Amino acid sequence: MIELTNVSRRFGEVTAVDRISLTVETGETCVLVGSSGCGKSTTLRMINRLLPHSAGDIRVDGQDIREVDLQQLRLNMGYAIQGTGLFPHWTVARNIALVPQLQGWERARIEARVTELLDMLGLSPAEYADKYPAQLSGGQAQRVGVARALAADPNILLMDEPFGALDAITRENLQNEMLRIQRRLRKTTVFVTHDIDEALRLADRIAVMDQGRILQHDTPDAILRQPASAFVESLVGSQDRGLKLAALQSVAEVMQRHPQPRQAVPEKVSVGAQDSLRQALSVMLWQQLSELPVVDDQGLELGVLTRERLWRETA
Ligand SMILES: Nc1ncnc2c1ncn2[C@@H]1O[C@H](COP(=O)(O)OP(=O)(O)OP(=O)(O)O)[C@@H](O)[C@H]1O
Repeated sequence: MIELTNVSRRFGEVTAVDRISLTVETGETCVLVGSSGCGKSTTLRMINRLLPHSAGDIRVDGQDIREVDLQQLRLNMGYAIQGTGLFPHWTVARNIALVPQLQGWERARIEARVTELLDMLGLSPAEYADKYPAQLSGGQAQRVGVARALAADPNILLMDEPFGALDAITRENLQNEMLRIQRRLRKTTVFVTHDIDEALRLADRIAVMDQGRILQHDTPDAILRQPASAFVESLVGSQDRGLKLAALQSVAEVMQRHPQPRQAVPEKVSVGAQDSLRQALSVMLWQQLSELPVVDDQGLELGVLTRERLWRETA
């Protein structure tokens, strides 16, 4: 668990972070979101003491971070940043192995870990382990950055706009990877972004920041349904709030199930159980249907989603 209590950070006259209090529960993903310069990165960097805080109290699992040995503190916190920060003259494998090596792991264990992580991030070890960062695409390099952050199995992940520089499709793929990894590993994560859609997608809880303060700290659903101020409301965009709410829920959560799966239906006029209500709405609009068959991975019909039900759930 990470606890910030009345934490501030000043740079000369500028108060970058102004008396914020925030608790990130163990295993939870907290996303800090807000416009440029609102203090997100400063907040993140105070947690691993890249920046000392000027006032207040930061505790990790109950311990004041100022009292923890700096190397110990950092080894327990994976850190991934935009632009990756990979060493250009080191291979992918060596970059990923950085922290395990610092921790004195044996060579065979490090090699096995590098292979496991490359597999987990969807990069074939045979193809990528010996490449150099300049030989990777932006998305691949960012995957290696995430692998490096996870390498020594830290309890905490700190991620500063890790997907910020990527095109929309690569970004969405990496967000999906991130969700999959989080479901499996359940790291306590603080993730910084200025993209509200990324925040809504990845967060258990979102902290909306403005001018060094936290304006609202809540679940994505509550941020959308009950924005605490006009600023938060403008950030989530009042016009397409319905679509954003629909994107948070899966079809499986609201469909009406058949007692038994039925025969396969064509992909064009159906929706997958794991798809979002937003995707279902899109198919309904496009195909002019008021009821959609819901299918499993094999295309078998599991149930139906009606327009009335979808309307009710996103209201
Ligand atoms: N090293 C520094 N020296 C002086 N001022 C700084 C320093 N680092 C940050 N600031 C100031 O602190 C404020 C918060 O910066 P911070 O980088 O935390 O914002 P941010 O929300 O992460 O922004 P961005 O999304 O653009 O990275 C800004 O006004 C910034 O100019």
